[in-house]
Amino acid sequence: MKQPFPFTDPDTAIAALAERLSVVRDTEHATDHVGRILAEPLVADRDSPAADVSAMDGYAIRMSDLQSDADVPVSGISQAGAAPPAMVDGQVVRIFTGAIIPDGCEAVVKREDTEELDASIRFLPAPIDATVPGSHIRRRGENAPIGSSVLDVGTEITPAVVAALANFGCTAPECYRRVKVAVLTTGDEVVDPATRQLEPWQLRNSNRSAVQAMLHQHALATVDTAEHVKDDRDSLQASLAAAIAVCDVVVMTGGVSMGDYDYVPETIEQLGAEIVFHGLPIRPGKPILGAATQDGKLIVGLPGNPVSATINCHRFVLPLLRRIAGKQTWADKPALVTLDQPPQKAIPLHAMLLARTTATGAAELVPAKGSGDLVALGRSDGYVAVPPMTTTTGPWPMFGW
Ligand SMILES: Nc1nc2c(c(=O)[nH]1)N[C@H]1C(S)=C(S)[C@@H](COP(=O)(O)OP(=O)(O)OC[C@H]3O[C@@H](n4cnc5c(N)ncnc54)[C@H](O)[C@@H]3O)O[C@H]1N2
Ligand code: MOO
Repeated sequence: MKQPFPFTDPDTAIAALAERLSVVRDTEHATDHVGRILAEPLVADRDSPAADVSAMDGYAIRMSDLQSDADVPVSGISQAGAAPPAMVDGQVVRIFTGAIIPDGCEAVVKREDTEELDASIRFLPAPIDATVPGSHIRRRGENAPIGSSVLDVGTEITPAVVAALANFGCTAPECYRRVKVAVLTTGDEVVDPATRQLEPWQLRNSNRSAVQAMLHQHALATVDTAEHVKDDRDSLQASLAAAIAVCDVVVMTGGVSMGDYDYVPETIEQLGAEIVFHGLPIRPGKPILGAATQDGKLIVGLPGNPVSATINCHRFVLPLLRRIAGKQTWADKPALVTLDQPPQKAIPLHAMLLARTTATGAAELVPAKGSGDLVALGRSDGYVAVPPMTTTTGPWPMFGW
């Protein structure tokens, strides 16, 4: 870890690393596409809507029908799922939401704007003035004409996107393949979380659980390997080499700072990867390491302290994963929240403080004893990013888990 820091803030460090990474190019048609990235544009296979349709339940009219004090006969019904009847001069057609507008119809009047009699209607006075040609008619192709591009390559497939895909008959869109990730945790003191009898010098592997859980939330990546490695040069080198051979990304935790057993930086160097940063002006996470291999694969060395590993996996690994996965807008865009109390200490680093959202939409800091405080971590909804030497309440960006 060399001083001064190579980048002044997390976002420029992330951008510099991003430039050196390869983006996934393999694609596949996928029915399990939620959360993945579109590798083909969505093109409208028909006009949307496919015909002029009614936006309301009511009556299809001609403008000349709009007279007060006259009974206007109802000549037929246009309902969803059937072709419309023809309009008859001087008569209206009862119409339902989504049903096709009959030829000759100029506007739709809502049912509640009429007095409905047995086989005829009367218009109430107000809608007579308010109705203009086209009222309550959705025009054929007004959302998207046939052949037009609806969604671009690089769009993440959210539930909203799934709705649009289904509307245009796309049930197995071409997606980029998922990003393959290996998680390597390190440390002789670290044991499996299921261990019941621990010595005082041992602790459970919360970092592996946190990183895996975070990646499982995102369908654009799969965790192909999750391995714990002892603090031993040769084992670490062998595990990293095996992981990087088959994965696009290796996320490591621990062994990244200045201890005698912190072999992660030299192991990454031996692999011939470029260390883009080792140390950033952030807390927690000052010793963080970001590297790119010659063929554009990502290696991140997260500090071992659990709060640091979890926050920085979220802050650094997730946006870079989105980038590698082919997502067009991959950078974080966190919402701004105001803190209900100012941070207590001004520090010359970008602070990432565990926080909880409050009922009023503000955020409160979760009291934490440091970057090993898993209790505070578990009580948090995310973290707030506060610039160096700042003790004001913001608003500051809040990153939610
Ligand atoms: N002389 C210096 N010492 C330290 C510095 C520094 O700048 N100069 N930075 C400190 C900071 S900040 C952090 S963060 C840690 C990070 O160190 P490492 O990445 O080398 O992490 P370790 O020493 O391996 O572990 C730190 C801490 O976290 C526990 N740990 C590790 N792995 C796990 C895991 N998988 N699950 C749960 N807990 C884990 C480990 O037992 C240690 O308690 O360095 C400071 N030192
Ligand atoms: O990242 Mo360390 O956890 O800043 O204390």
